[in-house]
Amino acid sequence: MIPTQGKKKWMQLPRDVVVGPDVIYDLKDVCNDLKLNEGAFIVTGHNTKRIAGDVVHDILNDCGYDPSIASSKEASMTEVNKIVELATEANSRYLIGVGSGKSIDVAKLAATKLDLPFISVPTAASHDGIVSSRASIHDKGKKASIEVNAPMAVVADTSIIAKAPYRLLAAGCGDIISNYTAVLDWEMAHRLRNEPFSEYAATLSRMTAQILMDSPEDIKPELESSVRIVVKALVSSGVAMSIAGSSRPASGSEHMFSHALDRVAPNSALHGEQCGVGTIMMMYLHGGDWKKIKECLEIIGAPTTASELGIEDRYILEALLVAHEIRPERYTILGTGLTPEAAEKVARLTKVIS
Ligand SMILES: NC(=O)C1=CN([C@@H]2O[C@H](COP(=O)(O)OP(=O)(O)OC[C@H]3O[C@@H](n4cnc5c(N)ncnc54)[C@H](OP(=O)(O)O)[C@@H]3O)[C@@H](O)[C@H]2O)C=CC1
Ligand SMILES: O=C(CO)COP(=O)(O)O
Ligand SMILES: [Zn+2]
Repeated sequence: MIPTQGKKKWMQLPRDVVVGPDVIYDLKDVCNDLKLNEGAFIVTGHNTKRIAGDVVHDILNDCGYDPSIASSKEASMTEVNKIVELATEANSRYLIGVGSGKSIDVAKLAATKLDLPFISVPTAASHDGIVSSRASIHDKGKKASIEVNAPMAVVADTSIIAKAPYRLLAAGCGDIISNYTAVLDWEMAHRLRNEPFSEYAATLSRMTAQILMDSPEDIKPELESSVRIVVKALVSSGVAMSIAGSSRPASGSEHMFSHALDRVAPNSALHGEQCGVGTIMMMYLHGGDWKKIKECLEIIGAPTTASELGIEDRYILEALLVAHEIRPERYTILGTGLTPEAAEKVARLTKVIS
């Protein structure tokens, strides 16, 4: 059993959020603040191990905390169970996820299963899972968004994140901008289906997207100040999800489109990139200013078309047709599904396909 059950109405937020250049070296102070010392288990990725995983290992080793480290290659239940086993064998007392979305999600769910504290150390600002109380994990051919314990702390070193490929930062912007349509969908479900709605979570989520939309030209490659803007936005988006107790404020029809693309396209793009393109099309369906969304993503340098995503047009259409089936309980502008004609119209009119 996952120990979040019975905590449905709890708002879990991180205690320490540390953002700035070289803050990875503050990790030992964060551990001390949380009364965590020996028994760290670090979950990292294959690329991110040498970028930050080994650094975290050495910092804790120098403190005499005797940390363990393992790399995970995908966000799957098999990987989660492997980490649970290894951390149990190592008598670990807390887990640290160091890397991208996948490593953080694997560590987050493993920590929840073990009922151990979790610290998030992102190496890229590519998604708002760096702080959320959710983990997106593949199991039996499907991806599920699972409720987990929120990180006890987030340590986001902007010097490391600024050196990550710019594509990852632009993807993070797509994940933030998608809050617009997620909130529109949520409001609609509240009106049409009487779904519980949190004004605070929705307002925080919308405002986070608005700040980015107001000055997309502030987001530039290799600029520490750009990274700081995006990381803070990702943190507040994650907090909105924690306030809501679901991913509703940050995941609507545009995320269902992205999850559908992950299923149908042989080579999917980054999560945030797909969500950004989904937002353009879902905003069109909502009758909103989709051109502004597209323009903002273009200024940032995030993909706005199928070819920029590296995905063939036919998979965009296929994903649009099945997106409503991804999460039937989550009512969105996609309703009970688009007709093939409507799917083609939205994709062509918004110039996502040519
Ligand atoms: N839990 C939640 O609330 C949320 C979860 N998600 C999930 O997160 C995942 C997407 O995460 P995302 O980070 O976009 O993509 P990935 O986890 O697929 O990571 C993309 C790649 O970036 C690499 N990378 C990360 N940091 C650096 C760096 N500093 N320098 C060089 N390479 C780097 C990773 O290396 P490596 O191989 O080492 O990992 C990986 O190969 C999806 O599974 C999505 O569903 C998304 C939003 C919210
Ligand atoms: O990606 C997310 C928010 O940005 C999490 O949403 P899901 O619940 O759709 O996995
Ligand atoms: Zn997302």
